[in-house]
Amino acid sequence: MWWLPPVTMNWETLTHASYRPYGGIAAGKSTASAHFAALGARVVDHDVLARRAVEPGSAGLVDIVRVFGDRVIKDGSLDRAALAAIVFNDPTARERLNGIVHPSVFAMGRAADRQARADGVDVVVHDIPLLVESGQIADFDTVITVAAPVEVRVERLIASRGMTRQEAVARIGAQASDDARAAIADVVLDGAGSAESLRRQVEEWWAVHVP
Ligand SMILES: CC(C)(COP(=O)(O)OP(=O)(O)OC[C@H]1O[C@@H](n2cnc3c(N)ncnc32)[C@H](O)[C@@H]1O)[C@@H](O)C(=O)NCCC(=O)NCCS
Ligand SMILES: Nc1ncnc2c1ncn2[C@@H]1O[C@H](COP(=O)(O)OP(=O)(O)OP(=O)(O)O)[C@@H](O)[C@H]1O
Repeated sequence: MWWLPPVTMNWETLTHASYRPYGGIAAGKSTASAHFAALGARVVDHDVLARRAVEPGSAGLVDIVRVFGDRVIKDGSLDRAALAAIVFNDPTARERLNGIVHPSVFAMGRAADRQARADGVDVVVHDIPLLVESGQIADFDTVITVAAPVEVRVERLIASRGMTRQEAVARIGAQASDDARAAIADVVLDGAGSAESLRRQVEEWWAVHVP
């Protein structure tokens, strides 16, 4: 089941609304975002921006090597598995990585939003894994969180991303809880069911809130 608390928006704000689906890893954010895109929203995927921030030749990659050393480089590119093994088992290392990557991701996110406005897009959906953690809530008109129990997410990460149970649990442990997310969300979508059920929830929400 899902619920919809009162959303205090009028048409004027809606025509320039940014919605942010937000949820823990493998809760179904990207799946929900794909449904928003099918309805006509511009989706800005912040995982994609984070990859751009550390491409070969980027200042981000230089900073990462300065902090973590050559052990996180393979064939001139970031060895993502090597870096993941470090940062999802060490909160201090993770904070240092976030300090390098997040400022440029935030800047790119804002730029993508401005570009969408310039292109005449009315609804921009920012797909961002970290919201409670990154503290950049104020930029968004509506926060939509996709929730699913930890065990469901662990099984999805094992099945779809080839993670071990330990890796999946560590990554989930690096993120805020569903309760913390729900506390700051305007809308909570249930991501524990089928992709079809999530699509229906997105469409129902859209029909009510986007004329
Ligand atoms: C550590 C890295 C190299 C691991 O790469 P990998 O290909 O395994 O994962 P990917 O980037 O596809 O992220 C998958 C998911 O992991 C989770 N995750 C990623 N980074 C973080 C983080 N710093 N803290 C908590 N969860 C995270 C998110 O749910 C994300 O959707 C990479 O995640 C990274 O550079 N993270 C720092 C940037 C970041 O915070 N990205 C998240 C959104 S801006
Ligand atoms: N309702 C669902 N039922 C079954 N599998 C699902 C469902 N939703 C998502 N999945 C699967 O779980 C995995 C993670 O889903 P998705 O990419 O939407 O999660 P996410 O919240 O965006 O994760 P991330 O934080 O990594 O971006 C994918 O392989 C997807 O196919």
